[in-house]
Amino acid sequence: MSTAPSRPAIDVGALAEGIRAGRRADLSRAITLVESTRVDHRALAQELLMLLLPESGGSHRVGITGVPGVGKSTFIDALGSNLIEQGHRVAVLAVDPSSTRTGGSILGDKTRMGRLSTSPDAFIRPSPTAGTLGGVAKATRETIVLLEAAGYDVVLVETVGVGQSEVTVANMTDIFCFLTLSRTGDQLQGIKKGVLELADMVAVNKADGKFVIEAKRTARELAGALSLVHPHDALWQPPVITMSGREGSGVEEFWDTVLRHAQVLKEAGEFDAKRARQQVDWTWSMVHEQLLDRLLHDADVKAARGGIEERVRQGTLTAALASQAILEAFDHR
Ligand SMILES: Nc1nc2c(ncn2[C@@H]2O[C@H](COP(=O)(O)OP(=O)(O)OP(=O)(O)O)[C@@H](O)[C@H]2O)c(=O)[nH]1
Repeated sequence: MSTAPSRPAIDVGALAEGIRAGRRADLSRAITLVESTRVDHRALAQELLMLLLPESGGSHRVGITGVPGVGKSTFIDALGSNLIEQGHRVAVLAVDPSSTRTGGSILGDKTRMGRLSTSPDAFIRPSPTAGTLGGVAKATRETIVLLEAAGYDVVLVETVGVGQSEVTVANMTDIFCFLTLSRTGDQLQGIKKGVLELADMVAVNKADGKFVIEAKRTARELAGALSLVHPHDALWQPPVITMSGREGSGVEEFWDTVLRHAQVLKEAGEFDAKRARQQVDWTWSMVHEQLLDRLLHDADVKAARGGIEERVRQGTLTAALASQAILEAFDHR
């Protein structure tokens, strides 16, 4: 029997120290650890997170979504560079469920964030490329803890609107920002209602050159659409701004809006409450996921499912009774 080559043991305490001291190599190793699906790594990752949890929470967590080509990379580069000039430390993460299928990451591509990628005060990490959206989300949430413990006070999480990725990112950030382009009324209808419900702010990007007037008109139309999906008595009415990541105009207004949003929520006691709710919701979503995983891998369920599914296919058993039979097989282990 061959034995596996021995790997250098991971010293969780030393890793935590390295992160606190701002050592990038340790931070990268720790992120790789929380991304790992190996059982022993998972246990070590949780140990590390428990050590660092008390030092987390100190960042602005900003979600940014928009279709490919809307200019996210250019904008994040501009915003991040401005914030670093003001003395902030900025991290960029990506949640890209498509990368789990293609194995290649579209988001968080450093080459398109030229200024940020060379700054010692920025940390850019592309989307994890293995696992389900749930797995990617878990790794990203845990990475936020690591980044905050390492002293990053701005965490930008970008995503494209694929599947549930927008909801996922909205559920791990303090403010969720939707980037869009100038569109005519008809194209405006094509914007998913769901994303307008999630958005705390909308930014019409590429408002430069000949697009300025059109962008302003789009912004007005979007403001109208938003007022329909958000209750008037809500604490926060999502504003619509115009900006140009390329020229840098509107980038300050974007950040001012992030700060104003945080202020409004804090004054109403909602800021920490929202984060706490997100943690509890996340806890339960992991329970759901793991329960389903256990059920699907359960030997009794595996043995019973073929016959049950066949009866459903043949129309001799209702779906409701079939689901009961599957759960009974699981319960009677
Ligand atoms: N006119 C104008 N063009 C821009 C602006 N921002 C980005 N672009 C151009 O739009 C294209 C896409 O920009 P990216 O920043 O790479 O877009 P992206 O949304 O990050 O793309 P994905 O990462 O694939 O989603 C590039 O050709 C940019 O040069 C802007 O503010 N104004």
